[in-house]
Amino acid sequence: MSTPATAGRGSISHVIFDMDGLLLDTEKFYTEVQEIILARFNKTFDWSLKAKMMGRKAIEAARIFVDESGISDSLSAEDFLVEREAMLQELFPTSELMPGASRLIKHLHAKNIPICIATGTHTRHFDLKTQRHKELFSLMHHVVRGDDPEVKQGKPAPDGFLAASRRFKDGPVDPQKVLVFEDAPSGVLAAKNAGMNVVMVPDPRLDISHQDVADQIMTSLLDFKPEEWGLPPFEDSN
Ligand SMILES: O=P(O)(O)OC[C@H](O)CO
Ligand SMILES: [Mg+2]
Repeated sequence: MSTPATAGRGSISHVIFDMDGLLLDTEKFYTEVQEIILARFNKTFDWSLKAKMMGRKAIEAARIFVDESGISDSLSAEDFLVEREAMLQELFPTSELMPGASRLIKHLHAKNIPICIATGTHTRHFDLKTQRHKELFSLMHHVVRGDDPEVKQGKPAPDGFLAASRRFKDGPVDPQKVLVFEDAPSGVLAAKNAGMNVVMVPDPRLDISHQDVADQIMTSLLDFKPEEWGLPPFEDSN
């Protein structure tokens, strides 16, 4: 399901993908380990806290986690990252693609639409998450990660998307010709702060208020219709 077309979408020439929760089903790993850690403090991890953390650089999300859950006197943001690391390192290599991710990436690449990734995740975690999907991710023109020197501030700052735009062969690209795919509220804001168009594919557990900013909302990448954005249509009947 998608929202009705809005006026003035124009023609998209370049596409930037978020990664966690959008291309890869990795947000569930963060949720799982954060539930385990909060349970140790007899607290529960809820989706209002999840919404504030997702998409951000690790240390920025960690500060939000310990502050908002009220455990910062017992656990620092830095120690939280250490505690969750062993669990995440076991989980990340099992990362699976989100529905429609492979189909959309392969389609845009086959039609010579320049595509890339701008993720908040840092290089070491990126490598663990993508190790089973190297062939697909090799179709990206480039990848901007959270520890990139040009990403001074994580999402919702526009740094990652602006760096991604600059690195296209003919970049920087006019932001009105760029379409971003995002799952996180912070990522949608980052794309709009970069002046770009954004399709949001939110987890259904996110509060609906987070859907106000995106240009289009859909429940799955399988629902994306490229021609609505001036991109070549799928030729299969799916
Ligand atoms: O959603 P991404 O790809 O920007 O990743 C951000 C964090 O690693 C997970 O929320
Ligand atoms: Mg994401």
